[in-house]
Amino acid sequence: MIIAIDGPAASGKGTLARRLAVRYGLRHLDTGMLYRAVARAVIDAGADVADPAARLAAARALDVTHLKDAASLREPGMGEAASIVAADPAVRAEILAFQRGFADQPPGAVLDGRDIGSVVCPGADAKIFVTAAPEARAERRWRELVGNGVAISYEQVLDDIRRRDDRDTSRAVAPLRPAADAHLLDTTELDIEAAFRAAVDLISGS
Ligand SMILES: Nc1ncnc2c1ncn2[C@@H]1O[C@H](COP(=O)(O)OP(=O)(O)O)[C@@H](O)[C@H]1O
Ligand SMILES: Nc1ccn([C@@H]2O[C@H](COP(=O)(O)OP(=O)(O)O)[C@@H](O)[C@H]2O)c(=O)n1
Repeated sequence: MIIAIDGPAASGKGTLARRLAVRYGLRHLDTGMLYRAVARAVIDAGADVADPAARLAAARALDVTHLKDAASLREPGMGEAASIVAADPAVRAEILAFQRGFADQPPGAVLDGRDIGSVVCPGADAKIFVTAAPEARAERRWRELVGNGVAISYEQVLDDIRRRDDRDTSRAVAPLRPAADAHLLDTTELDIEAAFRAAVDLISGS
């Protein structure tokens, strides 16, 4: 079974995907971490994420076994850098096979990202596109960051989310948009538990 969870920044995709993976006994892949890791590698090499050669080299050299330890990938600024490298078709092509290979291993997986239902796993058994108002998403991400000791204002987080939403929806390759057969799940008024229950209901009916 393959479950595709897509949606904009801080909509709750990862939280939902992790819980669904436990519920259905599947593995989980947070595909945003792949783009964050590519961006981190470019920066650590002293290069610029705007440099196509540097980001392609980083995508080719990506070591997926280190993703889980990388709390630094969640730092503010890395989301923005990730969305710049993610707009590059060559970078996306480089990590597509890994994502598909992950999804295809038995017993299947839950993948969350921007293009799982539309590009990575178009044949997924269930597809959910998670949304929430930008202000609700910014509030959630801001609380998360402050809880982790990061000094950042709500306005900065909202700006980052809006900028990334714009870049992710307007890029030429694999833009952020629901697959034609995706269920839409607006979590603006739902807490984590209610969003999970709604997702299970949608998957049961898929
Ligand atoms: N339905 C919800 N209601 C309130 N907070 C939520 C909800 N879903 C997720 N969160 C919280 O919002 C933050 C962002 O969630 P996350 O799953 O990381 O989003 P994404 O993977 O889409 O970026 C986390 O701190 C998470 O605990
Ligand atoms: N499948 C994916 C996942 C992430 N991304 C890019 O990677 C960036 C970071 O993704 P993320 O899922 O870690 O970000 P959050 O939603 O957790 O803030 C996004 O803004 C996208 O530009 C993508 O293009 N395709």
